[in-house]
Amino acid sequence: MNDTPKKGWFQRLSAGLSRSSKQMTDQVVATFVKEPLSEASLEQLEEHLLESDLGPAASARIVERFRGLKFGKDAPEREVKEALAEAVAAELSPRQATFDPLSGPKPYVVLFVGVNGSGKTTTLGKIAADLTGKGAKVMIVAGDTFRAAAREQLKVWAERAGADFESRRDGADAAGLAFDAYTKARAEGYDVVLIDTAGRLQNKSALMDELLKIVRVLKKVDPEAPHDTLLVLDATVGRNALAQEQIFGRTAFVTGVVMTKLDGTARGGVLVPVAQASDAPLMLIGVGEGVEDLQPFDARAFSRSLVGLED
Ligand SMILES: Nc1nc2c(ncn2[C@@H]2O[C@H](COP(=O)(O)OP(=O)(O)OP(=O)(O)O)[C@@H](O)[C@H]2O)c(=O)[nH]1
Repeated sequence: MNDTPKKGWFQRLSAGLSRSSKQMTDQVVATFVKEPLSEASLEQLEEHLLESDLGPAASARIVERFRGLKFGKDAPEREVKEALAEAVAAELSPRQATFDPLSGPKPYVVLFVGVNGSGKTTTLGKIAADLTGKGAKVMIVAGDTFRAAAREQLKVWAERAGADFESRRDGADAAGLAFDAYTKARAEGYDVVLIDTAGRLQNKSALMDELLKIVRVLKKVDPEAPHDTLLVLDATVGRNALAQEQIFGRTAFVTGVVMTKLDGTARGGVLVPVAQASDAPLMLIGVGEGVEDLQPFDARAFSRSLVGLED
């Protein structure tokens, strides 16, 4: 989230992705270091990429890229990793965009959507802390009015970040809350309004109706709002993240994807098919629970970390 990455930024990303990179590269590297490029080794490569959740389309393209390469008979490990990183980066670079709520209109309204447990609240809290740290006046809105625990958790983040907090009790209309909070934020000169939403998928159509209603009332205040709608997806659920992208991406006017918990999983490769399936670009990734562990998505850095390169 910082303009100038702090020292250790890449190291944190790499540490977070270490389980994925182990899964991804151990076998691939072994394949090509031991034997020269052949149909059999390319087939093995495709298998390993699929096992790493990169999805069939990207895996096939990466194999084609490798087909055109020439490794020496005993290709050094680094050479194979560099080639793989470049191939993954080529897949991801077009799917990268910057999240920058301080460069747009004020107040800049950001809606957070995603299923419960995906890391929505934590992501919102980390963003709030980053923005207040830069001197911004931030309002957090607890749009999940049904769950007292969700409200409490968000309040703790707001206090920690020094952001103001708007909530309503027990099943109050989330759209009404969003409308009032946004109106107040305009009147009181806030820079950013961060709105959490419910994530119950048990009743999908009711949830989507609620999200659409929130969007509609925000547009009554300003037709450009919400200025970003971030879909938060949990990498640990692997290819289920793709299904969630389909559900939310179709209805909620998502403008950016956040992929969390890339540190807790060997399935970080799933970011590739999610980025490619989504109409919205990847903006942020979570590689740990700390505030500094939410990072801007950088296709090149991500790809290098994913294959276990150190820098
Ligand atoms: N390891 C790790 N844990 C994370 C990351 N992001 C979020 N979490 C954890 O994931 C859990 C769920 O995150 P929440 O932010 O509560 O998820 P939510 O989507 O708001 O879910 P509800 O509160 O149930 O609506 C928490 O324990 C977070 O600390 C991450 O990048 N890495």
